[in-house]
Amino acid sequence: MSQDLTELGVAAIRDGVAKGDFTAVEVAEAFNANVAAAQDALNAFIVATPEKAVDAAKAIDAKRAKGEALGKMGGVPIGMKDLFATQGVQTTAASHILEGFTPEYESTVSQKLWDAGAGMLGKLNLDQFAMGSSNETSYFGNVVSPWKRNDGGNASLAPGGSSGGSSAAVAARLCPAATGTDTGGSIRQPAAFTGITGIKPTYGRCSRWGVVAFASSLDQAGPMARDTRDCAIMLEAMAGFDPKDATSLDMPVPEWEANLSADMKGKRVGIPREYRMDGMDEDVLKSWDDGIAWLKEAGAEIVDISLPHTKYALPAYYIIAPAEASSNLARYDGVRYGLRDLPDGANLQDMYAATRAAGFGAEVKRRILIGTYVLSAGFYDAYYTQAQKVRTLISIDFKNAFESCDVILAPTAPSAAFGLGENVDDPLKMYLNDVFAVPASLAGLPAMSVPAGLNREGLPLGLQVIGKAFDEQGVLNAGLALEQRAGFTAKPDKWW
Ligand SMILES: NC(=O)C[C@H](N)C(=O)O
Repeated sequence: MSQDLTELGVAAIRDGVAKGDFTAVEVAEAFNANVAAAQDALNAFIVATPEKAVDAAKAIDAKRAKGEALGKMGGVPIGMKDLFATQGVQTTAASHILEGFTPEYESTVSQKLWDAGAGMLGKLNLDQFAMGSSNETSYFGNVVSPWKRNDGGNASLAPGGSSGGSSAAVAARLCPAATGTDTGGSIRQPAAFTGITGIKPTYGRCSRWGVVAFASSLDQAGPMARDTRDCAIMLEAMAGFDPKDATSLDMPVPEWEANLSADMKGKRVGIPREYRMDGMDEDVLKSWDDGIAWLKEAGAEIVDISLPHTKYALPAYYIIAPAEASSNLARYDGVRYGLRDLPDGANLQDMYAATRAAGFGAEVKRRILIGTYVLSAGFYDAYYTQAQKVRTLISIDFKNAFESCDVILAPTAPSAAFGLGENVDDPLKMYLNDVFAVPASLAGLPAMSVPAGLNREGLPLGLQVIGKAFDEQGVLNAGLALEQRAGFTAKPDKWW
């Protein structure tokens, strides 16, 4: 066969399978081969499930033969972040404490994707319990970005995080799309680092049922794919009300794909002046200016806006997220899941302590300690209550800003991908990477990262579009307008 099927995205595969240009099994086999060939070098998957991808594809081909509808994702094999519970397939959250845990149930989002005709290529690596911005906190080893700097060196770069397996796998053509989750940037920042597209929908759009919980008031699933259209298709398949998640939005899922439009006439794009920070990376600034020019060209009016509490977003996030994590992660006690460390002569308390000491990585322990501290009597008001008040102020900032604009344009991250090992020993530096991502998370707003171009080192930079609650369409449309003008076609040179 002359065509390399792994160069195709979601829409092209779905349409090609439906038309009979190729079979779903051919597609699954082509991606399975790429997954296997890249595993040693990139470490993007924790577990590959090639037989699952082929089985799902066979079912699609059989449906086609009978003339039945194939579904929104019919014939599209995807990667599943290993934070989604998958029935009968190990689900670890990239932690030692969940190693060997095989769920009896399927997460709502993954089930919806299988129901829409997708198949599973495997479970993707991530930062442990989704805590990190580089995928270096995984118990199963870091993911290596498929990208290299153009300086002739061979430095290994971070794929971003926490959805670093997802971003690397999509960029390296190991899957046409993958699921991600975003608590404070975990879809957008890795998408920006690897030249792909990812959207975090409005909080509540995608069910959190069966997604390993990190910070429940912030966690939100979303698609990571090659382009805006592919994200729109996949998000339609993932989203929808779920009575099993008390925070699920009881709203119909819009037809985002059918309503895509890159025409920005009559739309106002807000540029938050507080995001123009001192000492900002020049290439990041330039790509932001390019984005402004592109949206203007697409017909938008550009307006200056203010989000005055921006500088408090990061400290508030790093109080609220650890506080919720300390509570959510209390359930890993050596009794109910995965690992159990039972030293000789130990009592129950010793077993809890030994299991948790052995099972959690350093970053997870750091967050549990911070979270427990900020929730403890005497500190609760000073930290947790204060952070919640800041969160409200940030939501009000956005509400006010959206009186004068329809969407907001900003960089996704303050830099391009950094080197593996560069930030891992400096948690504050690592946390600073989320500076542009966390405000939308705290406010529960839809936000997307679109590849904008390459910096001087030949590495991708992302532009972020933030929208009003429930207005994923506005976000996707602005994303499409940017994408059409950015014309980003770069992909990593294959070295693996
Ligand atoms: N989970 C996320 O959204 C990533 C963020 N960098 C964090 O470590 O919390």
